This record gives sequence, structure tokens and C-alpha cells, in this order.
Amino acid sequence: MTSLQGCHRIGKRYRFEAAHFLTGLPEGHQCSQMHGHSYEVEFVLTADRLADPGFVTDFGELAPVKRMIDETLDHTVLNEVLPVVPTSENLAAHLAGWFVEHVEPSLPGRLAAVRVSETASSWAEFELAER
Ligand SMILES: Nc1nc2c(c(=O)[nH]1)N=C([C@H](O)[C@H](O)COP(=O)(O)OP(=O)(O)OP(=O)(O)O)CN2
Ligand SMILES: [Zn+2]
Repeated sequence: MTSLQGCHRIGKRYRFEAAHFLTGLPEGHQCSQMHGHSYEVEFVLTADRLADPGFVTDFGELAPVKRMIDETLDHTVLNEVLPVVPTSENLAAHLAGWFVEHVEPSLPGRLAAVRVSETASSWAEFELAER
């Protein structure tokens, strides 16, 4: 059997509801007003070699992500709980930093990207540099 070159990636999606408003926008921009989104965030992991029985990372080991989202982001005003202006881009980078610090050290896989969607038609991704 020939061995195919490539890499494995897995993704886990989470949803939460939150409100926000954006500062630093031109006067009259609709997003300066407080409004809400049904956020969808996806964590993408990769690994050079699969761990037994053939996992990048067991999806079950990502349970702390769900806990963090439910406890710190769901039904909040993001401006009050994030240290950055809550754009999708900033939220994706913030979530990536949290994951690398709190979850990744105990996993066989490593974080490749975090994608955030505020609406069904838009997304922003933070892709981590090769580590
Ligand atoms: N690059 C970014 N642009 C915008 C962001 C963002 O996080 N990154 N965020 C917003 C607002 O949060 C806004 O609520 C969402 O914008 P938009 O997709 O324009 O929302 P609409 O519901 O108006 O989208 P339509 O598909 O046009 O109805 C703005 N920009
Ligand atoms: Zn918005």
C-alpha cells in the first residue's frame, strides 16, 4: 500500500447567543448600536501523527471549550467580557489564545485555526502560524 502525503484536520463547532456593539466605526454605522448575534465558532485542530485509535484529538477532550463558552460568552454583552473590541476577527484571535493556553497543552493535536460567524453569510478566521 502506498502512503499518501497529507495532513489530518478536525473541527468542532459551538453556538452561543450574545450581544455586542462596535466602537471606532464611522458615525451612523449600524453596528455601533447594541445588537445580537447567534454566534457560531469552530476550532480546527491538526496533528502530524494520529493518536490511538486514529484521532487528531478525541472530540470529547474539547469539553472545556464548551464549558468556557457556556460560562463566559453565552448570553453576555461581549463588550463587557472581552478585553478587545468584539469584532469577529478579534474574537477568533482571543479564543485561539485561550485555547492554546488552557486546552492545547494536554492534547495530542494542536490548534490550526478558529473561525467565527456572526451571521449565516459571514465569517472571520484566525489561523495560527506553524508551531
Ligand atoms: N470584518 C468585519 N466586518 C464586520 C464585522 C466583523 O466582525 N468583522 N461585524 C459587523 C457587525 O457585527 C454586524 O452585525 C454584522 O455585519 P453584517 O454581516 O454586515 O450584518 P448584516 O446582518 O447587516 O448582513 P447582511 O447579510 O448584509 O444582511 C459588521 N462588519
Ligand atoms: Zn454585530
